[in-house]
Amino acid sequence: MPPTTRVMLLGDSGVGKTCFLVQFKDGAFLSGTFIATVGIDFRNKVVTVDDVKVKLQIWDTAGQERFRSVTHAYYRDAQALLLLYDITSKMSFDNIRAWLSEIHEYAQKDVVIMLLGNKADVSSERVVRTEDGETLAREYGVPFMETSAKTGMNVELAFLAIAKELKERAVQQLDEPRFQIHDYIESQKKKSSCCAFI
Ligand SMILES: Nc1nc2c(ncn2[C@@H]2O[C@H](COP(=O)(O)OP(=O)(O)OP(=O)(O)O)[C@@H](O)[C@H]2O)c(=O)[nH]1
Repeated sequence: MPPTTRVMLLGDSGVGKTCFLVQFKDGAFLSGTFIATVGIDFRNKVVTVDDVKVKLQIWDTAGQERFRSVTHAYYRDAQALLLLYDITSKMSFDNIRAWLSEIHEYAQKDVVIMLLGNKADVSSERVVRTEDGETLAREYGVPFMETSAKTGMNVELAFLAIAKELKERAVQQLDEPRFQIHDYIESQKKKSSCCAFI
């Protein structure tokens, strides 16, 4: 049995957490009516990191405020957190600071956090600039990229970067240079500006 890594998806209701997970798990996009997650749900997927299999147990949380007390209880069991906002919603971006303080309060001190600006495919409705995401991420010292649960852009990369970071941490020798998740992401990610989306 491969070791299990617990990853949690966080962010406002409607930013695309469930779609992000479904895209990663099944390679499909849930379009149509938006059904808000109730409480919390999880799915498993085994990924291979440098020839080692790692089981990701991914917890999809409800973004709605009324479920907050349910989801808080799960924070401390997570080794990694993917924090999403929607590039077409200024409010979801402005709420990232509040999410980061909740994380600070409830999660493990050494949890791996990644900030994701989702729905990068809908460029016509963009209200949050890529630079704004980058600046906020830099302020908090977390890696950042824009993603699309619809096209799949950077979805797998987000999970693989987390798995790689955790694996490197586990095997790291004190005298070795640390794995740089930022550099890894920069070298792998696809920038939304480079591509036309259908
Ligand atoms: N265009 C586009 N639409 C998306 C994307 N991701 C999600 N959506 C749409 O956004 C809506 C909300 O997606 P969900 O994945 O259900 O949102 P959520 O964050 O899980 O919401 P809660 O469960 O309430 O926390 C749905 O109508 C999706 O089809 C994306 O990357 N691009």
